[in-house]
Amino acid sequence: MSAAPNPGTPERPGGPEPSAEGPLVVLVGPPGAGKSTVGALLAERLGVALRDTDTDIAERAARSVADIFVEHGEEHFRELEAAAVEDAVREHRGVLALGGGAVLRESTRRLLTGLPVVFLDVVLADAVRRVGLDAARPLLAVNPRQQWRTLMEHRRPLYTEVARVVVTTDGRTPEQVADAVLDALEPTRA
Ligand SMILES: Nc1ncnc2c1ncn2[C@@H]1O[C@H](COP(=O)(O)OP(=O)(O)OP(=O)(O)O)[C@@H](O)[C@H]1O
Ligand SMILES: O=C(O)C1=C[C@@H](O)[C@@H](O)[C@H](O)C1
Ligand SMILES: [Mg+2]
Repeated sequence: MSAAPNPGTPERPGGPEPSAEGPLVVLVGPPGAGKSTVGALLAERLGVALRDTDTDIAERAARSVADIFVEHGEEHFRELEAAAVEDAVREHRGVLALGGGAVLRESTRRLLTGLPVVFLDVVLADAVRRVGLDAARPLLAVNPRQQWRTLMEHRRPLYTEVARVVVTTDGRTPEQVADAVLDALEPTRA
């Protein structure tokens, strides 16, 4: 099984909520999991728009995510990110891809409770192959393998905590991952 209901998902009283409010799908996971790529495919399949909080932040700040990190530091970026996620969850009814570190904020994790959140999981080798030495990912700019491993040790429990389902992306094309996401969410839809 490559996709499984997440036993760690907090139960809402009365079970999962129908998605009349809030995004249809929220994608979380580490850099290289494919949130932006798979998010675009899911949006196409569902006939809805894709919103990506990294894009929202860059547009609002009129500079790239990497430049925000360099000019103002990670903490400032996390503030902008928390606000961007809050706005997107409130306003967006399509597919929502979050930045890799959005789950670090406790307030953001709380906001995601009860939403159809999918953790796109990936092993180190595939993630590093996908993101390489990409300068657009400031946290992976130096020693990406070690950085990614350390990030994931810290974040895996957080991704798991917020996720309704976990979908493995290793050895799958983005199209196959999109299929797996839809299959995994189907039984959880009210
Ligand atoms: N299942 C997959 N198989 C092979 N390559 C993939 C897969 N998913 C994504 N990729 C490739 O990996 C790279 C990273 O994907 P993407 O930007 O979607 O990741 P992300 O999760 O949004 O990362 P970030 O957290 O940095 O925004 C892209 O070049 C994309 O084409
Ligand atoms: O994993 C992370 O902390 C990040 C992932 C990207 O989506 C961007 O939000 C930024 O590069 C930070
Ligand atoms: Mg992305």
